[in-house]
Order: sequence, then C-alpha cells, then structure tokens
Amino acid sequence: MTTPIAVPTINIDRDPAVVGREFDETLREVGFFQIVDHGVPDEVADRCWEVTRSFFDLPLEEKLSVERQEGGLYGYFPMLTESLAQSLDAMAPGDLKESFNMGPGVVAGHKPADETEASLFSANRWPAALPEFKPVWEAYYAAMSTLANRLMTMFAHGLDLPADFFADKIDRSPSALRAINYPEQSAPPEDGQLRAGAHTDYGTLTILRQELGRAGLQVRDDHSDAWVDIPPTPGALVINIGDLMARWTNDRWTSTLHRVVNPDAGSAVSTRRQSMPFFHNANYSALVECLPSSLAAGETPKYEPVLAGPHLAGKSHKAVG
Ligand SMILES: O=C(O)CCC(=O)C(=O)O
Ligand SMILES: [Fe+2]
Repeated sequence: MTTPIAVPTINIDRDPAVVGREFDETLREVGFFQIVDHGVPDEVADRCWEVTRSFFDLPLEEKLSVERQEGGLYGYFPMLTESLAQSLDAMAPGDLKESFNMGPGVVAGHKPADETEASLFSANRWPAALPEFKPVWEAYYAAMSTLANRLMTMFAHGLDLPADFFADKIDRSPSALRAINYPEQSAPPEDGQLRAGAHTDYGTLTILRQELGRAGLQVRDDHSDAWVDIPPTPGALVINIGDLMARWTNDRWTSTLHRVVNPDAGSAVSTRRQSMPFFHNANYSALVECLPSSLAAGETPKYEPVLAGPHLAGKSHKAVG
C-alpha cells in the first residue's frame, strides 16, 4: 500500500521567496496545506466567528429575511440549497448545511463588463437583527483579501514568475466570504448525502477556518486511493488551490477533490460544525491560460484559455441550480 499524502503546516512569516518554494513542493503533491503565523488578528477572526454563530442561531424567518435572491450568490442559503457534487456534474442530494455569503459589494469606480459580473458585484445583504454583523464581516473580508494577495505573491515566487505577476489579474476580484453551519443530524442522511459533497473549488485559492474539535474535512489522495483527514488545528488556516490555479499551472498544481463527511450517528457530544471559507478569485475579465513557466519542453497546454469570471459563475450555478 502507498503511504497517504501528508498535508504540511507552513509558517508564512518568512522570506516570501522561500515560502513560495515550499508551496510549490507541496502543491505538486496535493493541493492543500495549513498555514500558521499568517498575521490575521485574532480579535478580527474571533468576532466574526462569534457573530456568525449568533446569526445561525436566529429564528429561520430572520435568516430568510436576507435569503439569496433569485440568480444571486450572496446572502443566506437555507439547508439543502447547494449540492457541491453537482458542480462536477455528479448527481447528489443537497448538502446538509446552511450558509451565509458575502461578496465584494458595489465597488466605486469599477464598471462590470456584463450582467453576470454585475451580479458578482451586487450589494450585500445584512441581517437587521445583528447590527454588528456588517462591520465585523467587512473587517474579516478585508483581512482575508490582504492575506490572499500575500499568498498570491508567494505563489508567483513558487512558479518562477515576477513577484507582481498576478497583481493586475486580482485587483478587482469578486472573492466571496462564506460561513457554513452544519447542524446536528437528527435523521439519517439520504444515500450519497454529505455535509459537503466531493468537489474542487472554482477559483484561485481558498482560505478556510475550521471549528476546533469538529473534524470532517477530507481530501482525496489518488496515489493511495484514500480520503485523508485535515484535522482542525489551533491557530492554523487551511489553504487550497482551486480550478483557476490548476488551469494556470497546467496541473503542475492540483485542484484537489475534497468533501465534508457526516458525523457518527448517535454521538453523545455535539456534532454541530461551523466553518468559514474565503474563496479568492481572479478578476472577472482576467484571461487564465497556461503559464509559460509551467509548460515543460515538448508539453502542450491541457486546457483552453478561459475568462476567470464566466468560469466561476458557470460552476456556482451548477451547484445551486
Ligand atoms: O466546511 C469545510 O470544512 C469545507 C467546505 C468546502 O470545501 C467548501 O464550501 O467549498
Ligand atoms: Fe471546497
């Protein structure tokens, strides 16, 4: 039997060129790692985490007052609204989760290219019952954007590109901050129904905060034909790359399949789980095509060039119908 892949923990408070090199070594094997010493202030992260829990504890009608609008991507998604497995065209029941989603909002001076981009830059919805929710989420969104930009610079180093290679491709990115609540399961799941079905993320990179003590996130290891746990680790954030980065690198870096499994039935302790992924994206009109530094002599690009925005919107709509 092959040894399962290791998902390393990397301190990023070091020379970005050295860290980028370590990212490259890891991402050639598996599209996931954890980071520590990432500079996100604890109070910004913890206040956001706590107000989010209060949001999910609100009565359903309060949550529905900020429900996602038809065709939109932001606001509250009730239980079973999304099936991530369907983003890969697999047939699967709705995921056993509810979520709240925030986008960049309307950005002054940015003129969307078309209606789809305008929907990604539409106004956010905020729950009236929690006045502190909006400023606290905006602060965490800003901290995640700053961290994502730093990681993209490190990625450029790891890919032998100029440090600012991605800068003009991510300066108007429609990134999304999401909070997910996976409630206790009082009834058995349907066949093939998970907390989050197997999927790859769609964008450049994802920054995920998991709840300590609530396992469930697993990544696919094709070499050993197994699912490998990513344990929630104090102070660490999980980083994974999405499909756009895999396309950019011609699969030198893999957009790894992952899922969130159901808790054991009849557990004596609470199995409610909260997580907060920040899905970083490239600009809507950024052309994502094989990077010359990722093409070995004699190789041809595996993917057609795509515009980042329509690729993202196409995948989201498959998952939420
Ligand atoms: O909740 C988690 O730990 C991961 C969720 C996830 O992979 C996603 O929403 O894309
Ligand atoms: Fe994911």
